[in-house]
Amino acid sequence: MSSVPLGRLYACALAPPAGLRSSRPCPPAGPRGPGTASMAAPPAAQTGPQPAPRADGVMRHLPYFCRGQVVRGFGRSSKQLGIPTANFPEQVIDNLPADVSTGIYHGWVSVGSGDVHKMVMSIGWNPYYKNKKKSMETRIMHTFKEDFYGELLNVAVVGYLRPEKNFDSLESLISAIQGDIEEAKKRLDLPEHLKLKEDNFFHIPKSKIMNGH
Ligand SMILES: Cc1cc2nc3c(=O)[nH]c(=O)nc-3n(C[C@H](O)[C@H](O)[C@H](O)COP(=O)(O)O)c2cc1C
Ligand SMILES: Nc1ncnc2c1ncn2[C@@H]1O[C@H](COP(=O)(O)OP(=O)(O)O)[C@@H](O)[C@H]1O
Repeated sequence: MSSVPLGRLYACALAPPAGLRSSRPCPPAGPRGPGTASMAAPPAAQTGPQPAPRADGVMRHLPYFCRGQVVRGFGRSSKQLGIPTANFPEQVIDNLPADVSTGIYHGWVSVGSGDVHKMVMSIGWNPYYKNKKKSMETRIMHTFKEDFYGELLNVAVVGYLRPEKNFDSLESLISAIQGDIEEAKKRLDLPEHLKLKEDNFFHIPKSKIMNGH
């Protein structure tokens, strides 16, 4: 799937410690302003196959750039799924354009001023867990020596994989996530996506970051 960049949105929702602040100025998040996206209630019926979201809701905002400090989630990814995911704080979620579709996306990510890696991201209410709050959870295709809570996560969302789904077992959810990871790895090797790995967005001076990985 090719992305249609119609401008660049920075959801700079953090007020990081001075040492973590990016040198890059962060324009406002989008025409509708912050706070609207996560105000919406979860869709009533999230069970069974979900219709593909309208292409304009998904595509209009890609690539979508955002940063925020990693916060704690519910601790289920590691414990139950064996697939830890880094959670964004509420402010980053609130800054999502209101019409961005929930679902599974792929893109690029760095932690602090570290290397840029492939990633998959789940945006939504995790119907399997029936969450009440929208979340943005990033699975990074890299093995880290230790957790990085509190560090700056820099994300470029470049493409859409599928809608969120409910599953009848944890095994099915895990297998879907693993499938997403394999599919994302392939798509991100396409030239149109590879070039975003080099984007200036990821060039944060090391001096601005306290604990780069
Ligand atoms: C690539 C990817 C795809 C996911 N797809 C779904 C999904 O279709 N349905 C769902 O309920 N949760 C989905 N999740 C979210 C997981 O359920 C989530 O990571 C889990 O609830 C752990 O959350 P926690 O880190 O806040 O504990 C997905 C997560 C990832 C990384
Ligand atoms: N490859 C990885 N991708 C995402 N997070 C990772 C990865 N490796 C280690 N982590 C760490 O695991 C944490 C998430 O663990 P998880 O069990 O999902 O707990 P939580 O629900 O608190 O997010 C992340 O915040 C990060 O510090």
